[in-house]
Amino acid sequence: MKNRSLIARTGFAFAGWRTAFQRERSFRAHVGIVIFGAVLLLIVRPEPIWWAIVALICALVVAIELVNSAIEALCDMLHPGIHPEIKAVKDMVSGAVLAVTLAAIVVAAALIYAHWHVVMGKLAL
Ligand SMILES: Nc1ncnc2c1ncn2[C@@H]1O[C@H](COP(=O)(O)OP(=O)(O)OP(=O)(O)O)[C@@H](O)[C@H]1O
Repeated sequence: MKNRSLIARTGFAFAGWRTAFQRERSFRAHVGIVIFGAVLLLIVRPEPIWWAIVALICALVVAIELVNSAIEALCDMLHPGIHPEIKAVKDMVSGAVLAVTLAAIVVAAALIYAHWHVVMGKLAL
C-alpha cells in the first residue's frame, strides 16, 4: 500500500473526510464553524490577510477534529473497555480541539470587531 499515486492518496484523504463526516457529529459541528467563517468572509470582504487567517484557523479546526476522531477510533478499536490511559488520551486530544476552537472564536471576534461598521451596514440592508 506504500508509494501510491498522488491521485490515489488524495482519494484516500477525501475518503477520510467523508468517513469523519458520516460518523462524527462533532466533525459535522466543526464543519459548521468553517461554513460560518466562509459566510463571514463573503459578508465582510476584508483585507487579504484576514482571508489567510480565517483559512488557516478553519483548516486547523478541521484537521485537529480529524486527528481527534482518528485517535478516538483507534483507542476504541485497540481497547474497547474502560481504561484510565484511554481516558487520558481522549481527554488530551479533546483539549487540543478545545484550544483550536477557542482560537477560532477569537479570530471570528477580532474579524467582526475590526470590521464592525461593515457588518452593521450589511445587517441594516
Ligand atoms: N475507554 C475509555 N476509558 C475511559 N474513559 C473513556 C473511555 N472512552 C471514553 N472515555 C471518557 O469519555 C470521554 C468522551 O469519550 P468519547 O469517546 O465519547 O468521545 P466524545 O466526547 O464523543 O468525542 P467526540 O465528541 O470528539 O467524538 C473521553 O474524553 C474520556 O474522558
